[in-house]
Amino acid sequence: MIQRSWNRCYSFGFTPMDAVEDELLPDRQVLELLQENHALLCHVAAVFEKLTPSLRKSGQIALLVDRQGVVLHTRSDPDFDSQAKKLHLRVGANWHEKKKGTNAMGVALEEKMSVRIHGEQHFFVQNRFLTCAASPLFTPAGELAGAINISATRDQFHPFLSSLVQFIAESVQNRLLLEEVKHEHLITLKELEHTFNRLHTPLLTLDGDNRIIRANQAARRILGKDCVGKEFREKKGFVIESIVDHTRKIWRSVAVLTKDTARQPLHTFDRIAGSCPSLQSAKALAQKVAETDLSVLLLGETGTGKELFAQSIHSASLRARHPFIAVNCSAIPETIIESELFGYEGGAFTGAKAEGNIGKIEAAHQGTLFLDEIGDMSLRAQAALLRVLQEKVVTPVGSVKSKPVDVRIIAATNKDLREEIKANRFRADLYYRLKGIQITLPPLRKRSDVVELAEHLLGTMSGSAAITLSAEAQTKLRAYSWPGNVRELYSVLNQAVFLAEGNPIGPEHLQFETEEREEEHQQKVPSLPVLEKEAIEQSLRLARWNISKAARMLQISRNTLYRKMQEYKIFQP
Ligand SMILES: Nc1ncnc2c1ncn2[C@@H]1O[C@H](COP(=O)(O)OP(=O)(O)OP(=O)(O)O)[C@@H](O)[C@H]1O
Repeated sequence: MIQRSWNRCYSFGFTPMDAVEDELLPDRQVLELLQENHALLCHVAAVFEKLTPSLRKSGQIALLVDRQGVVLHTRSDPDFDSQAKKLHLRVGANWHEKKKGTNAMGVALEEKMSVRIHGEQHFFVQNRFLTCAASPLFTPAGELAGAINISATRDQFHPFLSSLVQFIAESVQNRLLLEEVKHEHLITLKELEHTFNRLHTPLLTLDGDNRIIRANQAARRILGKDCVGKEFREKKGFVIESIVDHTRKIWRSVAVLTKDTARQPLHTFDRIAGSCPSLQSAKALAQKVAETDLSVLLLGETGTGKELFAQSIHSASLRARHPFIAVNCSAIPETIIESELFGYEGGAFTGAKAEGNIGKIEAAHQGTLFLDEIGDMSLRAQAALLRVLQEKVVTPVGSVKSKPVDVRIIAATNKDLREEIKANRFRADLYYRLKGIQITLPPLRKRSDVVELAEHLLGTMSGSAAITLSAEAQTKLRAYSWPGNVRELYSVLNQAVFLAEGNPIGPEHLQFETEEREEEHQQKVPSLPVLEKEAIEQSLRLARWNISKAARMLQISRNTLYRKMQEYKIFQP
């Protein structure tokens, strides 16, 4: 594959020592491409968003290119960002083979295969300090839509990234398929939103004659690459759901694999595990607020369970039978957030669908709209959202007609909104509208139930119910600082189950995102003698230097206290 790419480069008249083309598309054209690839962009941005914690300090950048090789979206390690920009790993640059010679994005688009291009395999010498993995992206109809790529300097690359880009590409393809299904009104929006969260589920749609109209990669692996257009013969393990359209005619079906990959219902309070008092009080408050229609603001670091809480509140509310629509405000590029939230009229802008599109707010009518990462919403979108909340109507982009909407808002952020207001990045009036009831979720490092939670999560992983945690592993779990919170705990355990091969999980199986964080954290833990000295000083202060009283507080004898005072050189001032 690489040799073929090199041959193509020679046929373009390139030689390895040539300077790499460094043109960027003008902003106007980039904007048009972003609008043209609106759906693809939203899905990729949402998936990249989940990568953000892992990208920190990784020296890596994730990119989406369109089918012509133009970079449409990037997410990178902030430390690598400026270097990446210099290297043209940025929006508007073109990484087609015809522009940048052999590189993973170019080859993946040309060969329509996943590929890794390491150092010297790049055609141009100038690019050889890079190493990149890319996977092509296909539309549900099987057409090339672009590619996902992860790049790093050659010393930073990990072979695992090749699997990761394939996984991302599959996830995005599933999301695209489900999006199309939505437009065909095959299943209700509410059901779809649940299904969106599932990534590797084989999905296909059938027409009234049981013929396959669309199939994602996972389904194609089971049914054959050329399954589209063929009759679907029921397979063991598939379940078929008949969908009734608005005329009450049964006309199409969605087939998914068996119970465990079937659509999951929304989370409910009983899924929230942990006995830590701070979590329990947040849960109790959320249960209480679920009975009302008040707005809720969920605060907490990434991965602390904000979406889990939002879904649970919705499931326990009177709106439970209506849609729960989640919008990740940071994942939607500013240019399209209004059309995403408010919908658009047919032909409202270049690339808009002729029949228009319903926005997320309207889709959540009578149900709950979950605005995740609200702190990242642009000021323009904040102003528009505030209007909706005040007037309870939406006006789709390009339309003059407003539609009444009835939604309950649950917003979430990991930012300090009051600080954002001070910095003029967040509107105070919107903050007070959203605030309603504020619930703060504790970060994992401040929770006392990490091991209990880990055991609960192990129980939910298929095939890992019997797996236990050794005492050393439990200590290691307690000592780590968990920057990615419960989501990180889940992924660490998932990997540990795999590494432990059925044996109890030991500390060696627990591989944290950055060991360095663990060390940093351990350095912050005061040693026992330091704690002991502090306790003695405190008790003496409280007891006004009455030794018997201080000894009682410390639950040690007076003699021991005297001895320790000498040892730590503690004297009455
Ligand atoms: N207390 C809990 N019990 C069981 N699972 C939990 C708990 N808290 C979080 N999780 C799980 O951890 C993962 C991350 O949770 P969730 O997506 O709700 O976090 P979040 O705060 O919304 O993250 P982000 O801010 O990054 O969107 C999910 O798989 C969720 O089910």
